[in-house]
Amino acid sequence: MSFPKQVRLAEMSPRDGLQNEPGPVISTTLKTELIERLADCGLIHIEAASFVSPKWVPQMADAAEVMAGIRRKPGVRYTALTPNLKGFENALAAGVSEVAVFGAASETFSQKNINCSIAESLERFMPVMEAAKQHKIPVRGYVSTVLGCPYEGDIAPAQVANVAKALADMGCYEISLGDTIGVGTPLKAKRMLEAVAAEVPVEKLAAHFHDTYGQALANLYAVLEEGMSVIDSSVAGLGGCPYANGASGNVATEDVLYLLEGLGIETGVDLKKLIATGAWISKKLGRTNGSKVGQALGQRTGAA
Ligand SMILES: CC(C)(COP(=O)([O-])OP(=O)([O-])OC[C@H]1O[C@@H](n2cnc3c(N)ncnc32)[C@H](O)[C@@H]1OP(=O)([O-])[O-])[C@@H](O)C(=O)NCCC(=O)NCCSC(=O)C[C@@](C)(O)CC(=O)[O-]
Repeated sequence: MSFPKQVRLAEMSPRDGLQNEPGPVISTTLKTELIERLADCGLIHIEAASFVSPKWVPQMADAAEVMAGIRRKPGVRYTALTPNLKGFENALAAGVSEVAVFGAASETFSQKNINCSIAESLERFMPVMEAAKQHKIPVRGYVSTVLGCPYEGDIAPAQVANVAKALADMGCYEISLGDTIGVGTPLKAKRMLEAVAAEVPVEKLAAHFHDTYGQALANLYAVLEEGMSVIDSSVAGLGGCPYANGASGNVATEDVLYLLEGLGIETGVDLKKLIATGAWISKKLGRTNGSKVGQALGQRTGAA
């Protein structure tokens, strides 16, 4: 396989990036400003919110207000997580362009994250798929813990492939493979992808790698070589999972973009504007910028 010519970056920072932010609840206006700035950078796929239980994830409690508050840019899809029919109905009423169901390759992680087994989660997604079809809303599927689980350790690639196939078979247009705790290494990532791609074509797969062990870019390089052409990332590397202690954020979008530009791969995203957005949100949240590229180029180019 060779590198793809184009990659779609799916921006996770408003959802995966903010869902676990410690401290006070982040204001709706800060969230909507972040989303608008990201769209202005040229990102066309932005995960804006999450219609989950506010008791489980308080930072996402204002999902409907966020969706209502965004000044929408034509051509951009504003997506949201919907774990069940209630979440889907709320998301639909709030005017999402697309929803996502999220399962896991690990039984224990599934219980901790969505309070049910893998089999039960797949059953719960069925009514979401039916309702989404009726309303012509595309559904993305996530599989968490594809390269390791905080509770169970190693996860067999065949198990990842089974869950990914189940989601694709029920109608998810794309399956995003999550290294939730960032423990993967390039060879493991390749082997996992090989197993999944035997069941779901690589064109329908996305890489969602966290950078806890600093391996995310190396892992992305490995799966790009296998033809993966959709990458989930988070500006300034924001994020962490509430049900995976110690997990750091998604790989930073600025770092991914720098890698892709070096490989001559098109994304349509403006690096300078992205660096400025990463510096801005880090400052607003009182966080150290988690993007190496953001840190290195921000000061030098005056983008930050
Ligand atoms: C899935 C549930 C709801 C099951 O939670 P449950 O307690 O089993 O559900 P339930 O149906 O028994 O409902 C309990 C309460 O929640 C309410 N409820 C029920 N559903 C909803 C909803 N959609 N929206 C709002 N409220 C809801 C429901 O109305 C009820 O309220 P009460 O009667 O107690 O007042 C819960 O476990 C949950 O919300 N979990 C959230 C998990 C989450 O958001 N995790 C982080 C995102 S996943 C992730 O980050 C990984 C990913 C995708 O990025 C990929 C990767 O990196 O691996």
